[in-house]
Amino acid sequence: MSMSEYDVIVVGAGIAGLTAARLLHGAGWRVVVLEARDRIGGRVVTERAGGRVTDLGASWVHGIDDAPLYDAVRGFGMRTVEFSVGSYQPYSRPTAYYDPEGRRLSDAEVTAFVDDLARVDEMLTDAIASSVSGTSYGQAADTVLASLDRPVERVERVREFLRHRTEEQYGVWIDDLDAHGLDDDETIGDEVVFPDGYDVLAARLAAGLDIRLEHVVTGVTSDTSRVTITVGDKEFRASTAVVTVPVGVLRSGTITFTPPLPEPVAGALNRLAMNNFEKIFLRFPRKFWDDGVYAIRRQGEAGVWWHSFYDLTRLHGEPTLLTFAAGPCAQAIRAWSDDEVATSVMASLREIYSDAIDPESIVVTHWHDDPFSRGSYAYMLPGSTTADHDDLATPIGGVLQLAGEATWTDDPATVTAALLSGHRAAANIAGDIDITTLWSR
Ligand SMILES: Cc1cc2nc3c(=O)[nH]c(=O)nc-3n(C[C@H](O)[C@H](O)[C@H](O)COP(=O)(O)OP(=O)(O)OC[C@H]3O[C@@H](n4cnc5c(N)ncnc54)[C@H](O)[C@@H]3O)c2cc1C
Repeated sequence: MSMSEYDVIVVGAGIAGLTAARLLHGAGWRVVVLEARDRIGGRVVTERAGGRVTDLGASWVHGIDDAPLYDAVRGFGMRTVEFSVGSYQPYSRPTAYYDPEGRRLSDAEVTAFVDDLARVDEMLTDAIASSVSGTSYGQAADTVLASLDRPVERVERVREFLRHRTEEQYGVWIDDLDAHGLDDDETIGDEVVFPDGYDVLAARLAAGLDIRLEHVVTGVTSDTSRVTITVGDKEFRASTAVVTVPVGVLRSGTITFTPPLPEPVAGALNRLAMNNFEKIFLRFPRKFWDDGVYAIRRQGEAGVWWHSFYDLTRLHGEPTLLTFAAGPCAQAIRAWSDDEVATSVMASLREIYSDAIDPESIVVTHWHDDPFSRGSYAYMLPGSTTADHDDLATPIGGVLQLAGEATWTDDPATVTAALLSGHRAAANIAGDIDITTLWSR
């Protein structure tokens, strides 16, 4: 067995791992990053087949006032395009709403709908704050909707919207998410996407680091003074380690921790789970949908699966729609071919656009079947608390800590959370460490 010694071992070359490694490397520590895949970036990955730029994982910065992520984006000189619908907010967005019969809502109808939602969101905030542990978001929503003084049809439209928002934000059926699971979904400022690909961020963070690709970690052994990480027949030793693999990998048991993860880390891990959330990109020879809108949303039964379409044409000038398969829909289509997915999506689109033409290409992601993510991001099972996120990052024995999107309470499931958790891990090791050195040195 070969053995190498470092100051710090970082497991995982996603945004959390790269951030921690870059900050520590910049502060003079000997750092190695062990990454299972043959690429860096983790859930930030861009496909460039045929010269087309397609972000298969994260797309959005959810608010440009969201420092430090947007500061990093600007610091690294990344080009952005404004696209303010990633967080599924109904307010003030150029969105075309279609009713259950496929008729576009009038401006007055949209205003009434958005007002209903605003009222329900207010009521939900209070209902969730006073809910007992174990209440699901669906149960809290049902309670509020039962007391909403509106005609049945309008109540149903709001119910659908809450279900769809839960799916698009957390990739999970509304009854499977804890009532607090959407506590932090507000965006701050405009949202942006990346015409040159989000993976530029990972590449910039990785510059100059010692990263070992195709190093699948299977064991993490720690005592009070050092950590040993096992990769096949190799051992890597260090005085401290940061493990940034997704919750899905931690829960799968494919990495053996010796001794086992203690409380409160283990308990928090049991109350979080990986979601089902896949992206579907459809490229067309020409546009057949509404001009001047960012999103198209479908109400009623026909929109149970394919309820939201995002017009990405403004990114590259090529007519492109993005839709999501989330929660039960994502589970159901796992075994489908791309053609079957395209047929199902187009059947729904044709109920609003009878002249819709077939796409010339389709890209469908498969995050749930990826052994190094096992889903797209973590969500809170009923009974969890928001503190479970931070608890997951509780330092273990002074030599080991977890980081990654799921370990950050304020805005989990995002690139921001990954970045900030990487910074916290580095600061736990090196003391006060200025996050702006990520892009300024
Ligand atoms: C489809 C999708 C859409 C999303 N949309 C957005 C969005 O628009 N905006 C946003 O802010 N966020 C979005 N996210 C979430 C965002 O991508 C993640 O929160 C963030 O990238 C997670 O970074 P991380 O470093 O915590 O984890 P990861 O990126 O998963 O990094 C962990 C790394 O660990 C590696 N690893 C796993 N197992 C092992 C092992 N055994 N040994 C060694 N290495 C291992 C993995 O390969 C990976 O590289 C989206 C995610 C997905 C999947």
